[in-house]
Amino acid sequence: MKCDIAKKCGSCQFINQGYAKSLEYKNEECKKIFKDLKVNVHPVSGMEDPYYYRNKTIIAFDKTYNYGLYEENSHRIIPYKSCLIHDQETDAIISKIAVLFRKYRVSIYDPQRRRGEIRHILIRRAVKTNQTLVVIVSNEAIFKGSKNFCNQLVKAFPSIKSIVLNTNKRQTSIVLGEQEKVLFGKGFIVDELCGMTFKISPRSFYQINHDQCEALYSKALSLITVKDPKIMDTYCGIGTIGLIASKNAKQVIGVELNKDAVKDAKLNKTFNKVENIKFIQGDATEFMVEAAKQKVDVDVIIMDPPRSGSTETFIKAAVSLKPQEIVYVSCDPHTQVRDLKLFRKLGYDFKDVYPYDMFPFTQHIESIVLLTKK
Ligand SMILES: C[S@@+](CC[C@H](N)C(=O)[O-])C[C@H]1O[C@@H](n2cnc3c(N)ncnc32)[C@H](O)[C@@H]1O
Repeated sequence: MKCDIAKKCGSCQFINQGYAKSLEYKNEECKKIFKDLKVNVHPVSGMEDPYYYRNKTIIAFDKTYNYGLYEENSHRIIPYKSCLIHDQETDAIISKIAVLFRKYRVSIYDPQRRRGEIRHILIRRAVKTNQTLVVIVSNEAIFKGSKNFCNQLVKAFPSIKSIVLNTNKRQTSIVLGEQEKVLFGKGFIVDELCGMTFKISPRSFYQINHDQCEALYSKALSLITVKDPKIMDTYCGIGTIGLIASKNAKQVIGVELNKDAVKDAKLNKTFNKVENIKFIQGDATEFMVEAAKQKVDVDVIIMDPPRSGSTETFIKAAVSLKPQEIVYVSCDPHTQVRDLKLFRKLGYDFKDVYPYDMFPFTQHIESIVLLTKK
């Protein structure tokens, strides 16, 4: 399969070179990135079918209702009809939205003149349950004719369980604003992951590759050897890893900065009838410093920070709690290596790196490392 816009779009560097080449590149990269640490770098765990995996897509329209992806690091729209990594239902829905926008002459936002309404469409898919969430990002808090629009869209695509109008008036590259109005459904969708149920709302973090996420979480949790541990799930998002881990744990505390994600995490606790977990909204470093002050008893720390990695203060505080094991899941191995070096200096060792291909055909790599107290 070939992509005609690969060069212009810039998202998937390896889409036209084939999956084997893509994995070969990632294997070589991992060897280079982790070289100094002298660890056993396992082969990148890839997908059997690496296409159409992305469950979250953001697109923009121009005033003639052409739509597309943004060129990397710019606001130039690269038109496309179907993408080889997007979930296929997503692209079919976007094409229908374009037809409806044209039919109803919906006002499109012009970033130069800062006028008009629709800025982006964000689509999230729960692939296991076949549910779709459509988020219309607008410069205005009212979407005229929304009832008609929603009725026609949902009629054409019954997988759509909710449509949300998100208002973003800011001049920023951040896609979503703070204000939301539910136009149809409940404002969220529900997916299944590792046998549990998760609520996904427009602004919460949710891993974009469902099947690889299941493989990644299963591996990460299988590395824990402590029996019936007290776990901290730091940078926990909507609570996915912690809730899955709770089945084999005495107790779990999840910490996450994003307020919406924490709300979802709490609902996910209820959905899944889990008693032994609690979620705290706040900065992971501040949480860990406070836990260190209070000498909180913890056996295992799971950490899954954003690309920027964790902080020196977090790591020092975490080490002072003397957990027997730390499971470090990372979406940027460069910052993971930086953090691992500090952990090693402070008395934690590790032997293996397990890379996962969460983002086939792109240059991104996800990796798991188990650290144990020396
Ligand atoms: C890579 S995601 C992992 C989320 C979750 N573990 C999962 O697998 O879905 C990183 C998460 O860290 C959160 N985050 C970013 N900075 C943070 C901070 N300073 N303190 C706590 N959480 C933070 C983000 O909102 C995001 O949910």
